Amino acid sequence: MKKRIVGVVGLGHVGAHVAFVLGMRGAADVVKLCDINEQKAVSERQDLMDAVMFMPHRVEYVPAAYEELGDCDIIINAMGKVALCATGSRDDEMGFTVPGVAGYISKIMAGGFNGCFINITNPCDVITNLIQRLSGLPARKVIGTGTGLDSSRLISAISQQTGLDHHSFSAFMFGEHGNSQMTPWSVVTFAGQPYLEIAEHDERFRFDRKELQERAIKGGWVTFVGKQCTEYGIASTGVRIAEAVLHDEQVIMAASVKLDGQYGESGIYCGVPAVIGAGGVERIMEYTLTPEELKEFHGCCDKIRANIEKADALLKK
Ligand SMILES: NC(=O)c1ccc[n+]([C@@H]2O[C@H](COP(=O)([O-])OP(=O)(O)OC[C@H]3O[C@@H](n4cnc5c(N)ncnc54)[C@H](O)[C@@H]3O)[C@@H](O)[C@H]2O)c1
Repeated sequence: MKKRIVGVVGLGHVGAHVAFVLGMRGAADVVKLCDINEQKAVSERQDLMDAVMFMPHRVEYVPAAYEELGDCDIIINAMGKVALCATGSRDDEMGFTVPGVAGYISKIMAGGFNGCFINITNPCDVITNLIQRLSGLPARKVIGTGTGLDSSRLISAISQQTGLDHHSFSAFMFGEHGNSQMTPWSVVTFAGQPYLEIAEHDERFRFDRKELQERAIKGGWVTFVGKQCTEYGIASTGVRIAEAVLHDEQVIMAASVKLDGQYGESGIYCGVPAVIGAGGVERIMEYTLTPEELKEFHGCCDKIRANIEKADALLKK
């Protein structure tokens, strides 16, 4: 039987939690642990192996160099230096993450890697774009967690507001995993019923939309202020995408994907709902947004595009 092998690059707050969630959800049989700090990989491995007894299936955790990740089905990229985000902008990590990622993608590819990359490293849409270009993999095999985490924050906020379970409605954040993202309320539905229709006759749904959107955009900073990192939400988002690929789920979820004409945008990675399955991004969902929503979405894309240019300038230095 083919083993499900997942590599994790960068074993800080996020990567270590990704490795743990992969085991606790029974998502992988082998998890390869890679960090520039080799002792960190050895120490995380020991701690994780001590937890295997309590995981649903046996998992083998192994330290690995970049070149040893070639046989992975999926590599989850979580390198970084999160302390640089203390300014309140994920963009401020770019000076570290752009050259960092550019330094090892070719080493991973030299090991023969041909699976899917799932990128978490910030600024997420920019780094996902970089990984796709440097790896030469088709765009569908390189996915960013993007607004997957922010959509989860939005769903949590709506659930708290309405008292309804997270799974009884559908809502997404579109745009940048950063300050430039938006909620298209016209695509929010409750068991098939459009939100905007329900809000007309049910006062529980006449909530302050702007405030809920702010909670989705700024939730990460509430977490960051007290623990100087975020862990559970992002680790769960990354592993959820990995499961969708490993089980060929064909699930619709928000992620950073390369737009190719959808919503009138092309050539950039951006958070929108997409179908995720064994091939990676199987299809990008294209909803009919209102003209105001579409305008706001283009503004988010412009912000990502400008950041990609900044990343390119950093690479040329
Ligand atoms: N996309 C999202 O929704 C989201 C959410 C949370 C965090 N993040 C991002 O994830 C990244 C990791 O966050 P964190 O809190 O774990 O950061 P962290 O600073 O705690 O850890 C980063 C880890 O990366 C390792 N590393 C650095 N350079 C490396 C390299 N060249 N090769 C391999 N490993 C390397 C470090 O040794 C460290 O273990 C950051 O970029 C952070 O901003 C993204």
